This record gives sequence, C-alpha cells and structure tokens, in this order.
Amino acid sequence: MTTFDAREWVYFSSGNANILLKYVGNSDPNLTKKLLRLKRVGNKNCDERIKSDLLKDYFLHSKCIELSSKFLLDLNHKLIKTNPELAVPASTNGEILLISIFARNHGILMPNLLNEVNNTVHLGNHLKVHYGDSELVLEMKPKWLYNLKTRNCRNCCLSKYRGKQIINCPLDLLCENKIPNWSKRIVQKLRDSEHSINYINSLELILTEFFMKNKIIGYLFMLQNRYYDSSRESYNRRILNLKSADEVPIELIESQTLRDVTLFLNIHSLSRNNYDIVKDTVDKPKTLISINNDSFFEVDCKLIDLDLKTSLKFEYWKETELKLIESGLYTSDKYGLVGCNRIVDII
Ligand SMILES: O=P(O)(O)O[C@@H]1[C@@H](OP(=O)(O)O)[C@H](OP(=O)(O)O)[C@H](O)[C@H](OP(=O)(O)O)[C@H]1OP(=O)(O)O
Ligand SMILES: Nc1ncnc2c1ncn2[C@@H]1O[C@H](COP(=O)(O)OP(=O)(O)OP(=O)(O)O)[C@@H](O)[C@H]1O
Repeated sequence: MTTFDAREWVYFSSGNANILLKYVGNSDPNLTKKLLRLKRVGNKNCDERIKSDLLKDYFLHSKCIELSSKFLLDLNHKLIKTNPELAVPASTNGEILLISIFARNHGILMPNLLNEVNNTVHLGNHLKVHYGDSELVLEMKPKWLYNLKTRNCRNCCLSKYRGKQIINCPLDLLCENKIPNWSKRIVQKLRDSEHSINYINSLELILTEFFMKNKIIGYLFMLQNRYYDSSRESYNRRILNLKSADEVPIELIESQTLRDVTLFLNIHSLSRNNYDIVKDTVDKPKTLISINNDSFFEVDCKLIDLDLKTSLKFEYWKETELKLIESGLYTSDKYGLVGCNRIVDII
C-alpha cells in the first residue's frame, strides 16, 4: 500500500466521474509532475480499461496504486473545504463525500500533460487550448465519428440541444479537404480571444498537418464503429431495443467508451538540428512537422479516459438518443445547423 500525505495534494481538475489531484509536496521527487486520479462518489464506470493494439501507443503511461483509507478520508475533508461544489449531498452514513472511498481504495497515478502550460482558453464544447512559454496543448473529445446519414450529426445536435456553442464538428476530421478549415476555425477563435499565444501563426498548419499525417482519428473512427456498420442508425437499432443492463453487449460498452475519450496534442517547437536528428526515428504517437522548412514542431498525441463505461448507463444512452430524435434536430435546417460532413476518406 502507498502512503501519501493529503497535505501534499491539491485539487487539479475533475470530470463527471473522476477528480484529479496534483502533487505539490517535496517528500517524493518521483511524484513531481504527477496527477492522481480518483473516482468521484457515484462513479459506476468499471476499473477495467479499453484494450486495443491499435491505440496502445497513444495510451498515457499510468499506474494503479492502492491507497490508505486515512489518505482518502483526509483528502475528502480537505476537498470539501476547497471544492464544496463537487460534493455529493449525503452518503449512506450521512457524511459528505467527494471521492469514493468505500469501494476499492485505489487511484491512478499518471503524468500531468499540462505541466508546462499555465493558461487555458475554452474554445467551446469539448475543445480547449492550454499554453505556456514553451508548449501549446490542444485538448478535445473526438466524439461520435461515424458515417452520417442524417443532415446533422449527433455531436452538433446534442450541443444545440444543450444550448452549447458549436465551434467545430469532429466529423470534418474524417475528410482530408475539410481538415484545413477545421484548423482555421480554431485559430480564428483563439485570435478572437485576444490571448497572446506562442506558435499561433503556425498553429493552423500544424493542426492540419497533424490530422492529415497521424492516424489517430482514423483509428478512433474504426474502433468506435467496429461492431456496427458505422452509422448511427445501426447503433439505434441496438440501443433503442435494450430493456435491461444485462442485455447490454460488451461491444456497445466498448464503442461508447471510445466515443467519449479525450485527446491531448502537446505541441512544442524543435530546432532544425533536433528535427533532423529525430525525424527518422520518431514513434507513432509523435508526429514531426516542418513548416516551410523553416520552423519545426513535435506533436505528441495521447488519449485519456479509457475506463470502460458501466452497462447501467444504457438508459441514459437511450433517453439521450430518443430526446434527439424527438427534437427533430437530426434533420433540421434551423438553429444554425448547416449539415455535417458525410465524406470519410482519411482511412
Ligand atoms: O452522453 P454524452 O455524449 O453527452 O457524453 C457524456 C459527456 O458529456 P459531453 O457531451 O462530452 O459533455 C460527459 O462529459 P462531461 O462530464 O459533460 O464533461 C461524461 O463524459 C459522460 O460520461 P461518464 O458519465 O463520465 O462516464 C458522457 O456520457 P456517455 O454518453 O459517454 O456515457
Ligand atoms: N494526465 C492528465 N494531464 C493533464 N490533465 C488531465 C489529465 N487527465 C485528465 N486531465 C484533465 O482532467 C479532466 C478530467 O479528467 P477525466 O477525463 O479523467 O475525468 P472524467 O470524470 O473521466 O471525465 P468525463 O466527464 O469526460 O467522464 C480532463 O478533461 C482533463 O482536462
């Protein structure tokens, strides 16, 4: 069992299912630049992660560690003070809790991909840019990449339904001709934000080159749709007929998990010399980019949030799909929905 001291960990970030803490102590140098990911109360996702030979190079190296109940209880008490908004009102014993401590006392230790950046621009739903002096990080969820049969895609319809702004549709990344505009819109949004960002002048080309050269979006497209005929309609035939969690096939769980992963692109510049040295040896998740043979960049691509979803989510999935169908958004030409990309030519 690992003995950590709650005083050395502070809140870093959170999602629907997990809370991330950052190490700020100095008693263990191995923990510098590390994050600890702990399950939030109510998180029913499985401890198991997606297995995939295609994606394994993109997985962030992480380690599952067993933690003491004392550490988790101390952390709970600390977080209730610093982040009361994350608390679940009352647990079974009446105590307010944020982190699950009664299931299994373990957490995931992993590198902090945002260690070199200190500013964040929220560009829209599922799209953030983080930057510092030497690195720029694009964080996005490439959700629901599929062969579109309706006018508008599930991503844009759900964003619209929830009143969120649509900056970019991920389906554009499936078509080579549409990638440059996808990148351009990101840079335009960043310029509008008036942040002063290193590499902004090269960013459009970096992103375009990256998504054309690297296979990650193609892999996700294949794997998200592996068990269906890669259309939403075929998903619907399965999901809308499900009556209980026991009926949910593992294939559906895997697809749903992969439709909700987060992608990080860590971008930093290289000298010409370093570029020349590494250009023939660089490995799969990394992509080297040369702009006009004048500036050079390395893009490191990582995927996070790969824990298998619980089959108990099937009712939520069904309700979401039914809501979208009934809203008429899939076929609508109103509300600024302009029709999403139907071409898939990147694989
Ligand atoms: O239903 P969706 O598409 O909105 O996805 C949910 C996500 O919403 P999003 O649209 O990405 O803002 C939602 O993300 P946020 O918490 O909204 O960032 C979760 O990722 C949720 O999964 P889980 O309950 O944490 O396992 C996600 O639920 P799943 O559908 O992946 O189970
Ligand atoms: N290794 C990492 N380095 C830097 N930031 C990270 C890392 N892992 C996660 N994060 C940040 O923390 C946020 C929440 O993490 P994570 O996706 O694991 O939580 P979650 O509860 O599973 O999310 P969701 O709501 O999508 O289910 C991420 O969106 C990301 O901004």
